[in-house]
Amino acid sequence: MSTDGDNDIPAPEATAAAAPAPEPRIEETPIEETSAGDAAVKETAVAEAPAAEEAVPAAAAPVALAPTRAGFVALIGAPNAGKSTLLNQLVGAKVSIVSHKVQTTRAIMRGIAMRDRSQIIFVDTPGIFAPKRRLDRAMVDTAWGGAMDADIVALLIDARKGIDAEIGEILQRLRDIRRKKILILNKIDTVKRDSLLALAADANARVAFDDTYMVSALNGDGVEYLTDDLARSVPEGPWLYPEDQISDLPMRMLAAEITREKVFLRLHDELPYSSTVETDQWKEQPNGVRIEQTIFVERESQRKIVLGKGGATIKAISMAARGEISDIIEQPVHLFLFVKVRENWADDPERYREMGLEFPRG
Ligand SMILES: Nc1nc2c(ncn2[C@@H]2O[C@H](COP(=O)(O)OP(=O)(O)OP(=O)(O)O)[C@@H](O)[C@H]2O)c(=O)[nH]1
Repeated sequence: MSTDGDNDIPAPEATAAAAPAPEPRIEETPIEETSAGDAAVKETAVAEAPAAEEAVPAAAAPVALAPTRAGFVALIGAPNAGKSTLLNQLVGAKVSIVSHKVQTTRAIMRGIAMRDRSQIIFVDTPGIFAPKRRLDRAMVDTAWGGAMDADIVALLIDARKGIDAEIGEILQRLRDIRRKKILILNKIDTVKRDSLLALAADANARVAFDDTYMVSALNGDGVEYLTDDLARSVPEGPWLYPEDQISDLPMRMLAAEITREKVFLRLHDELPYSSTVETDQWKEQPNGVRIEQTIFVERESQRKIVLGKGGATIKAISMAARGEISDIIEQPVHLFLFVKVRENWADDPERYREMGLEFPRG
């Protein structure tokens, strides 16, 4: 097996489809993007704002700002419960990968929601399931690790599915976690109210949840209420991230996740979980960002599938990924994809580190 030379098929489809006239705009707008530094300055300015109140008549009571709050909320649940969809609703932007297939979330991801004076940092964990392969074990360990570290553990249950053996086990394990625990019944758009109440009662009989919420992550029902409550529940303390930051996933990793999602959406029947994507290069250029990524597959036959006839599949993947990355970073993107065969990547510790997972020994 060779991993270079003729195995690398670049798919440079970007330039032609880039925004029609980006150059003059860049000159008119010297601030290229809102950086974390800007946000930190803004945050300080807000904290010192009382000085601006000087003009208020003496009779008016001084405005006492509520204390800031910040805390971690771990979203756990069985695969496909809707964690990523909910996270995206809570944060109001696409930060986690959503797909109709299970186990698309591999590493922990965070989304950050600001509500009044509170910063809620969501930890989206991989679905918890009975692990078989090494990669599966790493995902499950990461999920429980995320739950242990959080201020609040939120268990998400697919209301349509109810409590099966798998969720029974999660509930069992949750009992030993000494954190504030909340239950979120999701997908309430798909079930009748009576069965929701019965499900809530059943789950609460097994674990003493502090609160129970009913939401539809898909259409947003109940999400506002949930966010408000979480904002009140996270501990008092300084914000841990700049105010306008929605995810702490480095952009390179987020971009790799986006491409992986596109591969997955297109090819999940042919290569279920055997591909991974890494961003090799991220270069800011006057006409946009040049990004090079490698899609790793396990076998030569899979590499051919990813390329497609005459490179049609990889082109379509590249186009979809480029559009989305470009939307997020608000700049034109020139995306170059390579496909390489790397046998047994699922047993290589280095790949785990890159995905932010612990490599399970043994
Ligand atoms: N009807 C309905 N479907 C939902 C709702 N929330 C999520 N879904 C769907 O359920 C499927 C799984 O959602 P995800 O958000 O990917 O689930 P997940 O728990 O993050 O899955 P993993 O990454 O596998 O752990 C997707 O097809 C969603 O569109 C909901 O409130 N109502």
